Amino acid sequence: MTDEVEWWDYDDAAEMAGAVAGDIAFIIESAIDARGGAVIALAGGKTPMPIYEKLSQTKLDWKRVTIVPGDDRIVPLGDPLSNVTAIGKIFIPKGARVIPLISEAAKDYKAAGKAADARLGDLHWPLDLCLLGVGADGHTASIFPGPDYDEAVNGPKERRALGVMPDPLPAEAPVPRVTLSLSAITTARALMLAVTGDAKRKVIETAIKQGPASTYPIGRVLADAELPADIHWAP
Ligand SMILES: O=C1O[C@H](COP(=O)(O)O)[C@@H](O)[C@H](O)[C@H]1O
Repeated sequence: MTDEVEWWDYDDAAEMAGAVAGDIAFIIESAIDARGGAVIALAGGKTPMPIYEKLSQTKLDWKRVTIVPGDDRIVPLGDPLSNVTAIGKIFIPKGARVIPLISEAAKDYKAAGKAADARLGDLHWPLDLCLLGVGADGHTASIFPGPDYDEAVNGPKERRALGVMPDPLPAEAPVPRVTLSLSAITTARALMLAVTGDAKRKVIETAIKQGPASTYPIGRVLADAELPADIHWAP
């Protein structure tokens, strides 16, 4: 458990994208050298897309890279809200393996979470990197207040993914989700956040001050992280 974080401030989102892409590339290369492959979880949403565009331009042995979204919205593949679609469009052409969290065949969000957990069991754990985003409401990945919150943050350590029904549903993507569990996130060999804007910065600062009893999901995650997290921020 750590309450240590390091803030990295940039002048703008483009500068942040270059720096974070460089850090991720270094982590991928180190994992390939050490273990023959890299398994990373990447945040969805809009903020990290310039980072992914930059990263995809880096010369790496992409065939040895497995990417899983840190969370996804339960929508069909190709839907504008689908995190795996956005990530896959950028990295599949490079040769990376992109593993979806969503199974369209699942009968409900709980079953979708169970299917994702089973699928992730085939990967090499722990993650080499988990890159998180943060919502203005303090959610991270898809760990939201609601009926599944306790399972997401206090569930069995070996559970890597689960289905969640945010309550209230977030306006920007009002659908059930599948998310990595707090345990899957906090055991990653490297934990990074990439966020923009003063409002999110204030939420994160408050969450850190609140510590393990934080009312914000990001506060719980940072308080439980096994290693110091790097928080990359641009206005
Ligand atoms: O719903 C989600 O929101 C967060 C934040 O997204 P952003 O668009 O404000 O950057 C994101 O990290 C998460 O992956 C996503 O599913």
